[in-house]
Amino acid sequence: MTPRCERILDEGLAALSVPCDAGQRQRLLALLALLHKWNRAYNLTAVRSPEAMVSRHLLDSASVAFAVGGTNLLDVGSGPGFPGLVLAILDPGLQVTLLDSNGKKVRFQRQAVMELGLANVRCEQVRVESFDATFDQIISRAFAALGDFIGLTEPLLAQGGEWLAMKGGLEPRELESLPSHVVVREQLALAVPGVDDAERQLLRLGRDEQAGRRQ
Ligand SMILES: C[S@@+](CC[C@H](N)C(=O)[O-])C[C@H]1O[C@@H](n2cnc3c(N)ncnc32)[C@H](O)[C@@H]1O
Repeated sequence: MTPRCERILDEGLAALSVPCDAGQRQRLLALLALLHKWNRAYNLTAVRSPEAMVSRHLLDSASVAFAVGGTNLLDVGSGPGFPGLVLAILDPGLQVTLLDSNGKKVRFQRQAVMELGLANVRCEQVRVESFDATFDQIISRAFAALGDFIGLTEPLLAQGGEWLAMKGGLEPRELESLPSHVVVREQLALAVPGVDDAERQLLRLGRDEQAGRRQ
């Protein structure tokens, strides 16, 4: 990858205060090179230039690393592996499942996992409606409206677990459409170097564990 990509990555990770050792940095750059190569043939992402891929895919994914803390994470509608692949690279102790129904995107995920030697990543080509497993945390970026994300993944969230929703513009009706037992615990603005979207945010949601006891 070009020295300019490396500089954007290094400066972006520093601005986000995301720790990254030499091996992790080398894997992020290898992921970028692979995405750029496959994208020419398979059209995996509308982001074309490697410099923009650093910001929109690598740094945007890394910007939520601070919120990931359980032992196993599901990335729903992961597409070519974002944010899950980046989060797995940054935390090798975290078990990450990437799930997408699109065959060519999951083939890319599997190739990346193999080439980068990521022992902590599983790739599932399946519709989320047909998937069966449970996770401490479930994340998504650009997958669905908030209520659909929660509704489709509710059976997959362990008791006491947390949803992480990466959102661009959030419509007020998306919050209104949440089931009454689901609460927004935190709504955080995300400032991602090179991503010019003032509305980027991360929502942390969970079940209202008190709701049953209050009834
Ligand atoms: C806009 S892409 C986002 C990809 C990635 N998260 C990102 O931000 O770059 C949405 C992805 O969700 C997947 N998807 C949509 N509905 C799905 C479903 N019911 N089950 C599994 N994957 C689904 C699509 O195949 C697509 O790859």
